Amino acid sequence: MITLRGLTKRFGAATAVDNLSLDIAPGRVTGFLGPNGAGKSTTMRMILGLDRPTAGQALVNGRAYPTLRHPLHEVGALLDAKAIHPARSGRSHLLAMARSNGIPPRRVDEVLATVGLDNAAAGKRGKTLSLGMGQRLGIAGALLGDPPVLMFDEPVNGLDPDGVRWIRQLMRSLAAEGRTVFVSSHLMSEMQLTADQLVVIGRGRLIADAPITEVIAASSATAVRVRSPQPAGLAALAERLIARSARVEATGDGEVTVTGASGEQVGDLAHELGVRLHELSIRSASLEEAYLELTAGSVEYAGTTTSVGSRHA
Ligand SMILES: Nc1ncnc2c1ncn2[C@@H]1O[C@H](COP(=O)(O)OP(=O)(O)OP(=O)(O)O)[C@@H](O)[C@H]1O
Repeated sequence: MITLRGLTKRFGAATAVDNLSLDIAPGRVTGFLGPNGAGKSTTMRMILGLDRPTAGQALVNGRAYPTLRHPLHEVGALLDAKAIHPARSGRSHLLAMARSNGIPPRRVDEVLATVGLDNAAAGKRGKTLSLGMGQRLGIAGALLGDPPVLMFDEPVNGLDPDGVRWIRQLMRSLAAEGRTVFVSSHLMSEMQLTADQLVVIGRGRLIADAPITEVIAASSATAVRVRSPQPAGLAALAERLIARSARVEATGDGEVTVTGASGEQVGDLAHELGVRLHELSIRSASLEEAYLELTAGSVEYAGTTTSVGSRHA
């Protein structure tokens, strides 16, 4: 369990993390999303005791990181996969970590096997490791102390599709073992497949902390299409939905499109009013659509889209 209470970090006049309070629970993958500069890395660094909060607390299993007696057994993290000495092999890097934390050397072989690094790969020097191998090695380091809490900052950055899928399966299995898995990423399609819960921040502030299904359902791009052969019944249904703050748009003959209400809510209401339906179909937003809507006011640098060549058309 990771607990944040009023967590705040200022760098001079700039507030990178602004009064964050939330619990990151075990047994599920929590995705940590936000535009560039939103404060994700700074939050993770404070959880790991690498940055001191200006105010508030970041607790791992109820304790501040600097007070943990055996930190590697409490929390493992992949923040920067390139944090390995260029002249050292992956195996000796892990052995040094194990030795200084009282972890038996055989555990190094176990985690190397878990991340799929064979003897040849584990014997390569840091500077000759490919990006994918570096990520796997970083994850091996995070798993070394068999901790109940794991944090990964952009773990799939630059990985090939096999590597991306492997990381997804690893996160899911770590959560299924009952661990807390907290992972940041800008890849929405990947997060949609990996995360159960989402924490979204913008300009250091909490924007959303909810199950991924709720975040997607709340998007205006999630819509329910309803068709009925009974115009009066459809109008009555629309009226009731509008009274419940849903938006209803006529999109065809005897057809409306509803946003701001779930398919279940629309179906139940139609049943209650005795309205016959010929269609009730749901168009689910993608996580990307939901995310862009949530963070629209929080991006640091918003570009404009112009089609190339249009000026000379
Ligand atoms: N050591 C530092 N000194 C000054 N400002 C910093 C420092 N570290 C981070 N910041 C600032 O704090 C803000 C949050 O940065 P952070 O790296 O935590 O964001 P992020 O959400 O991880 O971004 P990204 O998605 O681009 O990695 C940014 O405005 C950044 O410039």
